[in-house]
Amino acid sequence: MTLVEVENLQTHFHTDRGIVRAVDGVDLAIGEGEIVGLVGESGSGKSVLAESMMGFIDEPGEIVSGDIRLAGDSLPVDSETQMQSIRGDRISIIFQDPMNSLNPTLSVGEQIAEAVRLHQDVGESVSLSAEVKRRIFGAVTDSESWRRAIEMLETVKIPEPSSRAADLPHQFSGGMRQRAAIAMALSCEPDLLIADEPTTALDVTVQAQILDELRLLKEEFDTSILLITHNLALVAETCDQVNVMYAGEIVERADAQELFDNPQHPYTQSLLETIPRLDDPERSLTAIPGSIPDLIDIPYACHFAPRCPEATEACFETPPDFRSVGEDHDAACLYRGVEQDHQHPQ
Ligand SMILES: Nc1ncnc2c1ncn2[C@@H]1O[C@H](COP(=O)(O)OP(=O)(O)OP(=O)(O)O)[C@@H](O)[C@H]1O
Ligand code: NI
Repeated sequence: MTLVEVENLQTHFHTDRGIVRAVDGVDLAIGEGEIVGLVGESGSGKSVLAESMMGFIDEPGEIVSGDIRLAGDSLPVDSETQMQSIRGDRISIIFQDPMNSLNPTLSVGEQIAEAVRLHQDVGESVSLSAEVKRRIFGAVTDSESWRRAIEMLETVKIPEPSSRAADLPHQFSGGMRQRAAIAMALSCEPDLLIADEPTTALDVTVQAQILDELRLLKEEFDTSILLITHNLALVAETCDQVNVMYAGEIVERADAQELFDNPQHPYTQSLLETIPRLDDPERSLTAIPGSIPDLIDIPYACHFAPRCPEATEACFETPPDFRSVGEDHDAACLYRGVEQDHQHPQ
């Protein structure tokens, strides 16, 4: 079953220089209990896509068209009040810097307990901020929500969770802080967790541990995950499906294994060239020549054409539609797959 469907989404920013088409006609599907990767170079629009799904787009940004459906219902992305309740309940996000979600002045346990209270409405939550409540009541360490917070910390493998729960975020290591942010994001038992570069700031060993953790949590909570990263090696190991994004558009999508074994779009092929390989350590790693275009007024059809080793004149003139290039594998390139026949036979 499909949990999330994004259809022809366009999110633009109206700036003094012109319209930045950060997300420009994106389709994306996330199945129930699936980890879906979204990869692409810096500036390709991955975070803006995530922010659109969270209802975080503010002036000068605007969702100008498209539909985002969660379990069949369109998200009310233009109603902040309705999106707020969806965020506390059905969609959560974690960021590269866990301090974007954590409050530096409150103990980790209290923050998670508050998220639990808001979600479950267990009757302990009055409409005061967690910070004010703490000043008035102190940490309610014998409450149901506090017990649940400790359970959540244990789930994300914080050692000695009942004592560490009283720590402030800065007393945690970087990896533990990200675990705490994950615990908080999952405390509302969301249908969808968006992880925007969750491990980029961490060292390699900790990165692997956090990704393992996400996989386990997906099983345990049956949460779908959208994993955003520019590190293709990470999605190979972690994701079921992968979407490759370039300059505001998705250019290729496939099963993770299929994408790595059989990349089709020249952009994906170039991107794969940039990751280190164990079987060929001598290979010199190069970044893709050139750089991602300014997303204002891209005057040519295929956004990758100027950097593409295979581009012809047609690539600059004819917008590439998605074509089937394998089983459940699509790429948007004029020189891949066969053109879809829109005529029905007979
Ligand atoms: N508030 C804003 N105003 C104007 N332009 C914006 C705004 N937010 C994002 N953009 C533009 O949207 C484009 C896409 O940015 P986005 O952050 O989504 O890229 P990304 O793929 O997440 O990159 P990274 O890997 O660096 O996180 C960029 O050109 C960026 O400058
Ligand atoms: Ni980003």
